[in-house]
Amino acid sequence: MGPGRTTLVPPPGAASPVRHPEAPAPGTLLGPHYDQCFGCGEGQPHGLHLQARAGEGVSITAEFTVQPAHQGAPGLAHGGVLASALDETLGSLNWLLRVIAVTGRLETDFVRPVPVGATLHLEARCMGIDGRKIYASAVGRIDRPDGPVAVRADAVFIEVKLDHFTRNGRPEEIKAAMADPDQIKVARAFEVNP
Ligand SMILES: CCCCCCCCCCCCCC(=O)SCCNC(=O)CCNC(=O)[C@H](O)C(C)(C)COP(=O)(O)OP(=O)(O)OC[C@H]1O[C@@H](n2cnc3c(N)ncnc32)[C@H](O)[C@@H]1OP(=O)(O)O
Repeated sequence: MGPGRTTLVPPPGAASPVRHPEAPAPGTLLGPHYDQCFGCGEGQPHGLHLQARAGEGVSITAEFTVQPAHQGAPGLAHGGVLASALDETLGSLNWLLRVIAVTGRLETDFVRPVPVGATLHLEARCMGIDGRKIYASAVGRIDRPDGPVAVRADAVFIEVKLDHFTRNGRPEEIKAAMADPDQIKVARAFEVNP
């Protein structure tokens, strides 16, 4: 770890994550948080269309099938796409904690190549919380929930307020997202208070 880098392991004294009392029941499909999200949005033809479900405690399971548009090497998933799938799965933990947080650091191990047509079965878990820092880890396995491990990641997400998006995002997309008739999606994207 170089100077100024945050460790990816919760420090001693970090709090255990607490599942929000109104978090969706384990097994519930979460659905996209934003139609245009590259990770989960239905409006992105070449997106991952990743489908995430609430797990037990503060954990998520997710699936994504590698499409021809996701290739790096011929017939194989691009590493950045696999990192996106991990990022999206990890980011979905926020909905179980009911916080808004963005990825600060994401460290990925690429263990096995993932062919086009394979389905990546992902699992993410929150490991601890220290102030605004949310520590989480994820793993992705090929074709089965207990299939061979292809990717792993450790990450720190940083809790932010809604103004992170309104100050930094483009107004047209923010307005459109807020006007989404699917109020659950709007709540997932914009809920600030637990
Ligand atoms: C519009 C629709 C809304 C959608 C909502 C749903 C979103 C879902 C999206 C899903 C998509 C999937 C998800 C995505 O892809 S999210 C997209 C990718 N991520 C980003 O774009 C984030 C860009 N970075 C920033 O905006 C700022 O740097 C942030 C907000 C992260 C921190 O800037 P801020 O000024 O606020 O921070 P601070 O200086 O007060 O520090 C606070 C604490 O945090 C620690 N720290 C800081 N930075 C880092 C770091 N990089 N690594 C590790 N630790 C870091 C720092 O040491 C300090 O700790 P301590 O000293 O307290 O111990």
